[in-house]
Amino acid sequence: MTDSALPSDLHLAFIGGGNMASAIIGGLRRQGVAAERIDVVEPFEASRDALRAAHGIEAHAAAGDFLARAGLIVWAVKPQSFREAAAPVAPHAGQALHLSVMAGIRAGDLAAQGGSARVVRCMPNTPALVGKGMTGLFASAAASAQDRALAESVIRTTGDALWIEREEQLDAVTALSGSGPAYVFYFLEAMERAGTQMGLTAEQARRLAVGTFAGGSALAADSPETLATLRERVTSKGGTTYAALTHLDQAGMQDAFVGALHAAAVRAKELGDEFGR
Ligand SMILES: NC(=O)c1ccc[n+]([C@@H]2O[C@H](COP(=O)([O-])OP(=O)(O)OC[C@H]3O[C@@H](n4cnc5c(N)ncnc54)[C@H](O)[C@@H]3O)[C@@H](O)[C@H]2O)c1
Ligand code: PRO
Repeated sequence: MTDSALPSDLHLAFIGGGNMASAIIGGLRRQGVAAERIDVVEPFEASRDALRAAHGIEAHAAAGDFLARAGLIVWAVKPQSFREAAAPVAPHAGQALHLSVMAGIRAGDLAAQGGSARVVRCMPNTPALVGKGMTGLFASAAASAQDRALAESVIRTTGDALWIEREEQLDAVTALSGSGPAYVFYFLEAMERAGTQMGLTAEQARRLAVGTFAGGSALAADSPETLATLRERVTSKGGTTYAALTHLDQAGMQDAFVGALHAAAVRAKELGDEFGR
């Protein structure tokens, strides 16, 4: 495969080489982006070794002149580490486009710290590791159509992408799809636990649960029906599903779940507010 959507002379630099950087670098490498075109700044030796072993790319302990060749800088540190990470990077960043995966950190703060107003923020999720990511993207006013296309083509190496028009909507994206895989695993854990309590092995329960999530998602993706209709088709009157959903409703499950997503969005906004202070 070739990376035809990306300019062939583009160099990319990642600031932070943890889970999310590794997922995007993996996507780029699978699409044929040469290892020589990717630099990473990652202070922890064990993480640098892991990046070299997994992707064959060059990982540096600290920022330096090599960053000047990057046309795209991807910010992939924890929001709490951004200020410390940005200070040594900004003097070398030149006119690069900045693409951030950090939760909460706003485009204005990215521009101020990174030294360029050409900022695209995005919120990926960990299924990016297997090319099944779902990412929300937001472009600042100073980002050109070409900048948007470049950011999207990088993100699309990891799965699907959706543009949003208002920056504050990224907090909702973070709550829904950014944190979302954790909710899926939480439900899968509960299904596995119930399965073993009812006499299945853990392996059997996990396979049934994971297959059901994958199948349910594929059916929802393919179907023009509402989610409520798809649910009702499983729910025979007086049957087993009805018994289960009645129990969930009596426990206030749906309201609790909706409340959980609001809590995540509030936290995403707080992270941005804390940084701006
Ligand atoms: N993990 C997720 O599900 C997920 C999803 C979407 C977005 N994000 C966002 O991605 C970002 C990274 O998350 P992650 O899960 O990859 O975290 P992580 O801890 O795996 O990676 C962060 C990396 O940054 C490195 N780092 C720390 N200080 C640094 C510095 N001064 N300079 C350069 N690198 C430094 C750390 O050593 C670490 O390897 C976060 O801002 C998070 O909000 C994460
Ligand atoms: N992981 C990050 C967090 O929990 C952002 C979305 C998923 O803060």
